[in-house]
Amino acid sequence: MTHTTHTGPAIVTRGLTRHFTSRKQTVEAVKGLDLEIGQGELVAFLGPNGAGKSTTLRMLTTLVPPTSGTASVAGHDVVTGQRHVRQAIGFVGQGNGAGHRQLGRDELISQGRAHGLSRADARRRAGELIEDLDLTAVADRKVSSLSGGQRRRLDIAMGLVHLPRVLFLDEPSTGLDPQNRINLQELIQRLHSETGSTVVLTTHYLEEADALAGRVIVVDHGTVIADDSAARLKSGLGDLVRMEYADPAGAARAASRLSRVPASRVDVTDRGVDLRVKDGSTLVGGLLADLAADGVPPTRVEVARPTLDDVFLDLTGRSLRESQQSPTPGSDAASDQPTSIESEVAA
Ligand SMILES: Nc1ncnc2c1ncn2[C@@H]1O[C@H](COP(=O)(O)OP(=O)(O)OP(=O)(O)O)[C@@H](O)[C@H]1O
Repeated sequence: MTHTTHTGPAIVTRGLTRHFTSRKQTVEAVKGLDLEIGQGELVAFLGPNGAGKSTTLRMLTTLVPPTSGTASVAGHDVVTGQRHVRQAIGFVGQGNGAGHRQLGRDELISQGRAHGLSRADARRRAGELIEDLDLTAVADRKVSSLSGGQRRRLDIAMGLVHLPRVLFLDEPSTGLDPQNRINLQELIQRLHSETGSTVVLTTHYLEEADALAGRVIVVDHGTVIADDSAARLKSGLGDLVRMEYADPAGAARAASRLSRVPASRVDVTDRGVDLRVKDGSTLVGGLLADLAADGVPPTRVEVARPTLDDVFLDLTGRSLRESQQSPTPGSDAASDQPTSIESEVAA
């Protein structure tokens, strides 16, 4: 499939805003978003429920018009160049896109044809995606007979069939079992590296954003509150060194001593002292020696590397994990627990 060459950023928004009014109440879903996403970037939007992620994607994919501000995708304005934007993008929304009475494979082929693929290319591409998304056993059944997870995978295939230059995925993993979630991540990575497509996804899975995205944009109350690589967001926050004390007086003395550690944050807690500092796992040996020399060694120490959830908690005072419970029991959100280095300290 050929596309008109466009050399600027894949996505540009300026003061992008969307309000919704119902029953005389106005919700400011997206407030003045200024974004620039380069061609070939893989970007994850994170944020709690109602943060404005889907509304942003719906404006960028021309499904809802902005209330004010502008946005362009693949060089085309989302309002004045709607048709061109639609030709350049793939979109997998939260609802089901495939028709009910068609066979899954036919839906895919029709979608490819609608995007200008030849019949042979559409057939070949449909076959590849059916295999990649583990749909071989069900692709020749009516869409209405598929399970929720199978339909979700078919919808994802629909968004990918024409190898879009800019791919938008709104919570693509929701409703998939862990194996299919991994398959999907591999597919997104492959599409991204083989075709150089720009990929923008929203996700409730922190580990998915961490593993896939080169750039993480954290959104809350319709505005961007952080925008960087996951690694830099986490390292900027620093490690958590948690020191336990049986006696509050000891904790207070330790906190006073630790407050001298440069570029750190010290909090006295019920159990002792929390120190947030860059490279805490390297510093902890020296800190313990200092505290022992001052006569206030902790009873126990734990060093936890920061997670994206810690970053979110630090930025907003709320936990992403609490506000966005994983819908699938036993999801790999559990594997996103902090890496802890624990040691019992001799009293
Ligand atoms: N059609 C609509 N009419 C009225 N309010 C809307 C409409 N669409 C979205 N909103 C409101 O706009 C705000 C942002 O919603 P949006 O769906 O963009 O959030 P989100 O970050 O995608 O949330 P989630 O993680 O739950 O999908 C919410 O307060 C939502 O209730």
